[in-house]
Amino acid sequence: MTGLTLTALHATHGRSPVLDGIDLTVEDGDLACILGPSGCGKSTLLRVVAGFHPAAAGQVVLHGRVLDDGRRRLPAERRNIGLVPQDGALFPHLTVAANIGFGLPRAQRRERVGELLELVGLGGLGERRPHQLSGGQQQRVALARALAPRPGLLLLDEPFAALDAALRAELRREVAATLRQAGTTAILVTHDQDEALSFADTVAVLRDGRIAQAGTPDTLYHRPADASVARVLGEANLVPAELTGARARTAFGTLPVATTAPTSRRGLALLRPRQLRLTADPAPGAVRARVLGSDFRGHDHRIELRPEGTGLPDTLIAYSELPWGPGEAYVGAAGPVHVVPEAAGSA
Ligand SMILES: Nc1ncnc2c1ncn2[C@@H]1O[C@H](COP(=O)(O)OP(=O)(O)OP(=O)(O)O)[C@@H](O)[C@H]1O
Repeated sequence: MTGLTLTALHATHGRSPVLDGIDLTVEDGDLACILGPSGCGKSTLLRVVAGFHPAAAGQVVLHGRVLDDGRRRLPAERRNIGLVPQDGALFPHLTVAANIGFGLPRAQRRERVGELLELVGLGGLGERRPHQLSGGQQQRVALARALAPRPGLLLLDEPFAALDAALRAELRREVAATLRQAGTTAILVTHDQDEALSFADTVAVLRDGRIAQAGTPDTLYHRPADASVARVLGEANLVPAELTGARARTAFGTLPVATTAPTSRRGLALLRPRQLRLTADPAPGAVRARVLGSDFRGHDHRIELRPEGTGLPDTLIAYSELPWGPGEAYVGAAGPVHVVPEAAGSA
């Protein structure tokens, strides 16, 4: 069953258009993620769905019920939608249990709060106040509070942004598991591609008020529709290519083509940094390059290179198990590659 459907959705702030024809479907029980840079309209999109901002045109439909069609809007409190804001926004003077049970009918409160404390792994901490919890624990309370009335849809607005990297990764895994266990349909907005890829069943890239591409994390990472989506999902080397059947002729030689976004005879071959190989000596298909920098990241080194000759971008990024000092190296590429159009969206 379809959970949420947005059709040709438009929204403005004053006279400025912010959402410019959003089409998106989130299946019931799915975890979806809206990914895009700061200011692209992610929060506005959540606010329109939640009922805190009007649609200018188009439709928001949840479980078959029209919530907003640009003329008539169902009030936010009647939408059965939960929201977890960036900062948790807990009531500081209430206990954890009282925060979670805040909007619940008295008769159900004790039992439901107990269930939720267990669900989010905070059993035994119900009598604490928010300031006696860590940042991650506070966000779990915010999640439990939003889940308490069993919302038909849960919206998460960058809920891990204030946490440090390790805790962020741990908490997003926990939250995804909790939502799956509860069978909740949810939309997370974030500008962090790792978060989107690891959290969601469906990722939608928001660009200039429209969905540039929506699909599984695997599809978006390996088969982006264009160069800009390729870059939003992770570091990308985009190398001019001439296509002949299932082969792409590039400065690295001829590489097998796995898939192509709709494109003509010429395109850009997507080479993720792990597809580039560095050697100290010349190798077939390898291009001479200058090592500009090498960053140790624990599991590997991120190497920035300036290739010589023509037909390649100014800078290439490779991930290597070995460190490379400044100086010369040879870079080769391993296919198969995905090819995107070279014109629109390739900036
Ligand atoms: N209340 C407002 N009045 C006027 N313009 C606004 C208002 N709120 C947001 N905007 C503008 O609308 C656009 C989208 O803002 P929005 O907050 O939805 O983006 P976002 O993708 O959530 O950004 P961030 O990741 O920084 O939170 C931005 O250009 C912003 O300046």
